[in-house]
Amino acid sequence: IAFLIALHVFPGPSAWSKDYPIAEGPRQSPINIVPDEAVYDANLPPISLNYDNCTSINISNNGHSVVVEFDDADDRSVIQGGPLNNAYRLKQFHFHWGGKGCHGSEHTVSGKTYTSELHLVHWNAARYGSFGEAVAASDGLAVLGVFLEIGDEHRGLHKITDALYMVKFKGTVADFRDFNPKCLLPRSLGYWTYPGSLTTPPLYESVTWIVLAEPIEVSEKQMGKFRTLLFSGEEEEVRKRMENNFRPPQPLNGRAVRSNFQ
Ligand SMILES: CN(C)c1nnc([C@H](N)S(N)(=O)=O)s1
Ligand SMILES: [Zn+2]
Repeated sequence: IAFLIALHVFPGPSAWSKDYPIAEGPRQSPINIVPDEAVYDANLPPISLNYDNCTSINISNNGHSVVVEFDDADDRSVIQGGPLNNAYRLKQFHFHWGGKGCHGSEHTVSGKTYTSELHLVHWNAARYGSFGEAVAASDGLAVLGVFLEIGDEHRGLHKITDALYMVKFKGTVADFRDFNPKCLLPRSLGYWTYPGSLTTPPLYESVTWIVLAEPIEVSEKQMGKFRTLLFSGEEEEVRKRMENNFRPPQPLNGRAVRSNFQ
């Protein structure tokens, strides 16, 4: 009974198709990436990231993850190159993580899970007038995925983990200026790319995924701070720790995963 109540109160990914039939669509995300089956495409250019220092605005807890929002009124912070036909503006980044150990990522690599996955969400401002317009368009979004694995502490991540206490509860937000997410990227920008979707409702099939092959290292202590966040709001009686906010891999349905490296 408790399980059914929990499923009703906190419906997980398996329940999404009831309200969002696209959950069973042809280009859902995440997926299990099998490097040996990826197609090396020599014509795939490198990705180019131009993140301006002063476009971060705030950090918030939206009840699903911790999110850093950016000012996307112009092209100061954009991703381009790679599989993209034009510049996509940075809108926000957020994370997915587990309860402990090394599961928590959304994409997997030959079945290997990582402790967390960072998503930098961008939208196609050359073709659409706003994020809201782009979010449902087949070429509307580009999400850069970065795997996090347990190791040494990550200096760039400190600014984020030191701010998490301010957004413990769902619906809380705090100023978060002058943060440049370039400090969260690995040395190599070698990537896999494939056509996919948002991994949380509304699950729109509007994302060109660019997943970096090289993970960044973060400490167990830093990951522990993510797990002090709550899914629940301050006024809610039942406090639910924010963890395991990842969707499992979805069917590839014959999609090609390309890489820009061999
Ligand atoms: C509306 N936005 C920015 C998003 N909606 N769903 C998002 C998912 N968390 S993900 N993982 O980026 O597809 S991000
Ligand atoms: Zn995400």
